[in-house]
Amino acid sequence: MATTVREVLPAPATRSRSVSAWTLRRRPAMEETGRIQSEPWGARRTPVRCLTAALFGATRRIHRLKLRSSFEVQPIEGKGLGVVAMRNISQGEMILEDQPMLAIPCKDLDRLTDRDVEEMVKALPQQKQDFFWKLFDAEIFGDKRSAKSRVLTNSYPVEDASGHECFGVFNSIARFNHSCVPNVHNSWDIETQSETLYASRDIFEGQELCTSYLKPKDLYRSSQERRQLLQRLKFRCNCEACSLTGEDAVRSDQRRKELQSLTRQLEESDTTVRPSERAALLQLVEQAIGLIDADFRKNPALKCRVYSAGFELAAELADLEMASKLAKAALEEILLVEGSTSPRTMMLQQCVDLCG
Ligand SMILES: C[S@@+](CC[C@H](N)C(=O)[O-])C[C@H]1O[C@@H](n2cnc3c(N)ncnc32)[C@H](O)[C@@H]1O
Repeated sequence: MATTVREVLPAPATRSRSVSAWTLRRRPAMEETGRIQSEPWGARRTPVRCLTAALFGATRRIHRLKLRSSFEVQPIEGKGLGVVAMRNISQGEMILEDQPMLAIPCKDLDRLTDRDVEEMVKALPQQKQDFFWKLFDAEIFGDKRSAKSRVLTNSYPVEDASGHECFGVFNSIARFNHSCVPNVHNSWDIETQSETLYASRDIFEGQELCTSYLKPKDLYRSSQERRQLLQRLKFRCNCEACSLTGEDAVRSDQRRKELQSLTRQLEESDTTVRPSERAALLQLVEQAIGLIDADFRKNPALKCRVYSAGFELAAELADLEMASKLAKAALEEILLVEGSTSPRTMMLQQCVDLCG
């Protein structure tokens, strides 16, 4: 039976609406325009606004200059090409910000032929076409290379400006390999229509930079279950967690199973085991954070999820003090890996402000 797109890559939670455009409506990147971007919402530019925009543009340029020297694409044993740190990178440093060269609505890829996708690629500027055809192809639909398979091999979930979920193909980001203990966090900003990558822990010169191709809840599965999920992308993961053996492998699986159960208790409103009082909630949150520190080496995005779920529960328990503490903790973590302007950061900032 032919593999369908949905079977291959789990699409993000569905919010289907009709689709009119294949490529994202997006602001031109600064490298393309060679000048500071104007404010997308077209606000009137007072002198203060002009100065802010100029400073914003200048800091982004400096950021980009610094980013250029932080990594390099190199061959990695057993993984094809990959991305390697060229200097020490601190936790919370932005590694990359990029806009997709192609974004194909998830719900449409199944019915598109290879020829359709090839036509979409042909519509890109020549340089981007060349990038696309140089990307790795995992031959997801059998033993042949194809444009669709290339999209699935390399894409990250993004949303176009109208909120349609798409497979986003990025030139630079496509070279990052997967790890079940990722040291890089990627996130999509619908406002700026760009993907940002931040270091989720300190990374040393020479180490490989890896994102996670799995959803957070799937990272909490056992190594065997993760292997099955990744097999759909036609590779056997040889990351540090999947390469563990003996007692270490058993312990890692146990920790992830426990995390799975704890996050269910925190996140699923219909479970009967949801903590119903402050002490139980606190214990659950602390346990989950300890396990993340142990098995994911302090992954801030996963910790933010735990604190956020705890915040929601504290609000349900009408415990304002606890809600405030947990919202602050969630904000602190997400600031590290998504910066101050991501939608999630801004939402959490509002929660913190609300709690006072
Ligand atoms: C998006 S590409 C990543 C870049 C790719 N290695 C290249 O050469 O361009 C995804 C492919 O990289 C390889 N890969 C990524 N993560 C891996 C891992 N943890 N273990 C083994 N292979 C991996 C697999 O072949 C996978 O299909």
